[in-house]
Amino acid sequence: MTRPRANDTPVSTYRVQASRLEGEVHVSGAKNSVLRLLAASLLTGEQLQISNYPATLLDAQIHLDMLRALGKRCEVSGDTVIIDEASKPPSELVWPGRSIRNTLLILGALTARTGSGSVPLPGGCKLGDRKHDLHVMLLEALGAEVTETDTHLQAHAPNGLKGADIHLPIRSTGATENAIMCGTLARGVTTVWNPHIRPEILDLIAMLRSMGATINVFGQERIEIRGSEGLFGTRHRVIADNMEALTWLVGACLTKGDVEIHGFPIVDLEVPLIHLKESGACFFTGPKSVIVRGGTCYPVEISTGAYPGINSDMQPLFAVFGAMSRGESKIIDLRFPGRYLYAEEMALMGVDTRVEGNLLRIKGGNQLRGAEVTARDLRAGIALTLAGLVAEGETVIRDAWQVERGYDRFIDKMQALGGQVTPGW
Ligand SMILES: CC(=O)N[C@H]1[C@@H](OP(=O)(O)OP(=O)(O)OC[C@H]2O[C@@H](n3ccc(=O)[nH]c3=O)[C@H](O)[C@@H]2O)O[C@H](CO)[C@@H](O)[C@@H]1O
Ligand SMILES: C=C(OP(=O)(O)O)C(=O)O
Repeated sequence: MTRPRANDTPVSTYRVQASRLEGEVHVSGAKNSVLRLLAASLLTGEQLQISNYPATLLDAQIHLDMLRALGKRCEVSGDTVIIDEASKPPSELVWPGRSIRNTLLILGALTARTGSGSVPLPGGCKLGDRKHDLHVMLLEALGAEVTETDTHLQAHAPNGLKGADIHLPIRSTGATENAIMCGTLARGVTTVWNPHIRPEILDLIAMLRSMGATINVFGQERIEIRGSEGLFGTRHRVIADNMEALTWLVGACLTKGDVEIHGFPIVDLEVPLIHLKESGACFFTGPKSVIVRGGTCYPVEISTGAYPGINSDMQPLFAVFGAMSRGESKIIDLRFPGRYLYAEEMALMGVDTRVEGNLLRIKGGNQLRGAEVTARDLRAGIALTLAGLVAEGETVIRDAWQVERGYDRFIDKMQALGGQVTPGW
């Protein structure tokens, strides 16, 4: 089946029927890695070849179109994208369409490369108060003047960026990535204190190093970047998407399925896997795959945080797991307090949910029933889709395009595993 392009009409609904997942699935390249790698392409005029590229992700397609708007040539062939440029990019990203979170990193890259940048305010999932003050702070620390309008964020550093100490008050993923990228072209040394060290950031560092950047990681303490005049082209393979891997694992467990997940990034998921195993998920780990043989869901009590803890993006998956468990599950999201919009939607499916401040309580164990629900964000959408697989009757998920922002070839993979999920436009 041909999936829609970013400029085509995105999928509007999924119709989900109860079904059991069975078979084999291959994990695609990681959304939250590849988006950062695409932004990093703006740091060089030379060619980048990115393999294991999740070509059907709506957010990756939007990102490529943003790069094209900045004068890059982007050719996708199978699971590889080749990015070239004919001339140095302009400073302004003119983009009338939906924005993505990554415009913050595009701003950093443009400012580092051209001395100024102008981008639409960041989009991405609405996760409550999602500030970008740390991105402004780090650009200012590196010598840029930053201004914000109702629609745009602009930075000017006519003499180029200058290395500095950047102290992050929280282990922000995006701010760590932006500081690293800016540091590669800043004069002198940039030190990022209190960085967030997680697999996607190590992937970005690996690619930047292969482009000639000098970056030293001192554990969770600091990252030092020695700036250079320019970076080279390179070839790089995107790491596996840990969210996708975990999604198939939870889906197989909920549906008492039997699924082999190939390319499972086991070492990146140690903590969530321990929680799931101790909560009844039945799976076996091999060198490169995980085999899930159903299991029985028991209540979970988790809080989210920085790596290696449970990523905020994962907690909606734990919530469906909790909904299937007899007893009370509790979730606290320390990264994005109150990221529980999906709970109201799950309630429509018969799940007993209650939000108390920053705590989500789920009383699970009742038979879920199909309902019309809305994917209020990406991970909310996937959680509702999995809930639909174990509900009685049909579940209709509105705004299903949210799922396709972040899951590569989702419907093809789901249907190949026997999941009865039908897209509608
Ligand atoms: C494209 C991508 O990789 N997105 C991921 C990235 O988002 P993103 O990089 O946006 O998330 P951050 O790690 O920066 O956010 C962590 C916390 O810091 C706060 N904050 C962040 C920036 C800022 O300038 N000021 C500020 O206060 C946020 O509101 C949040 O409470 O990491 C999050 C987890 O960490 C994940 O849920 C997102 O899927
Ligand atoms: C929150 C997410 O993404 P973004 O930062 O792109 O909104 C996510 O991947 O769950």
